[in-house]
Amino acid sequence: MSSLPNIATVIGSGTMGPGIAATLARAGATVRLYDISDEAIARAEAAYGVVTGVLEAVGSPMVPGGSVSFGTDLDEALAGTGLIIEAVPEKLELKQKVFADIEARVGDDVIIATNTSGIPITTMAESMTLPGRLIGMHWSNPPHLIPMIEIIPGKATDLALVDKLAEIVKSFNYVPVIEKEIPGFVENRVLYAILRECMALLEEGIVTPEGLDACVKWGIGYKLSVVGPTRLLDMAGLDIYQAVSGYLNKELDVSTDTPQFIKDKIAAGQLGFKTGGGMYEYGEGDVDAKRKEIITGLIAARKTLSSIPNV
Ligand SMILES: NC(=O)C1=CN([C@@H]2O[C@H](COP(=O)(O)OP(=O)(O)OC[C@H]3O[C@@H](n4cnc5c(N)ncnc54)[C@H](O)[C@@H]3O)[C@@H](O)[C@H]2O)C=CC1
Ligand SMILES: Cc1ncc(C=O)c(C(=O)O)c1O
Repeated sequence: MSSLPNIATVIGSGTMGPGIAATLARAGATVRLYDISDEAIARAEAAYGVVTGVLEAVGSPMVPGGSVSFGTDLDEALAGTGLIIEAVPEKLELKQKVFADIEARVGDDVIIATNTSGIPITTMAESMTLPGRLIGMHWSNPPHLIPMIEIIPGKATDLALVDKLAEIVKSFNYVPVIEKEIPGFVENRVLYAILRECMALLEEGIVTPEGLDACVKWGIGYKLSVVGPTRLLDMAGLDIYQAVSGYLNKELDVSTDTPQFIKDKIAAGQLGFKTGGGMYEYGEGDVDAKRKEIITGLIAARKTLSSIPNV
């Protein structure tokens, strides 16, 4: 019998919610996707066919009986649910308010998982009636394509939930990575270390955005998609790592805030794909074309990576 609850609820239907909902439905769950915004729900409904097409294309096994329903009624979304995944914007107070609204409506045994990118679970749980039921379940974007989920218990989390959630994650053929709590968790600490250096290199005019993307894609991404960073050190030689890190680590960017040029772009309404401009400019139809190229590339890469051994 699958460990995935029969009914699951996803709260927040923005970038992450719809792909999470579709993945759980593909694994056989009756999923309710909830948002406060009618537009967000309408967008998710319209895109659902594309998302399920992607799951089909990567050969994600389909357990019959799964479905997604879309709505803005929280009581309906939570009725009979066994697993709730929160995916609302990354704001502590908002998430805490959502947990309070949820706790007022569900039984004590319902698991509440949060897709936070890195707010400590312990902090988020402080306002909860039953903090032991909150656990970090960090999906990577796009969630219906990246088959790895970080599982992070907070200080108050009931430890039985860790194994339970890991079983749920395995039930839809994703890899669970269980971690100790630390801000940003593991994936985003590594990603943001890379992004900090990348943004500093751009800000200093050391490389163009196109050059940076090519360098990181081939020099780092391609290699690290086959060997993890630990094995990479064996491949390179620990002596080489010592020689290079000895002079390079002290040169790397250590800024603690978001770079000014990114803040300026945000102030000018340039947020990326969602506003039609960000790091790059996009003309009519360009965003849709780029999204398609990215999804096609990720499908092809996932098929290839799934067919070779873990190194
Ligand atoms: N975008 C990304 O690449 C990733 C984001 N995350 C995390 O997942 C969470 C969600 O991120 P996104 O999907 O990117 O955000 P988003 O901003 O695209 O979507 C959030 C959705 O939540 C809805 N919402 C706001 N308040 C709500 C409420 N009280 N109840 C229900 N829905 C509400 C909004 O209407 C919106 O549709 C964040 O914590 C984020 O840090 C995690 C992994 C990757
Ligand atoms: C820039 C950025 N920030 C956060 C996350 C995930 O929490 C992602 C991602 O999953 O891709 C990201 O790209």
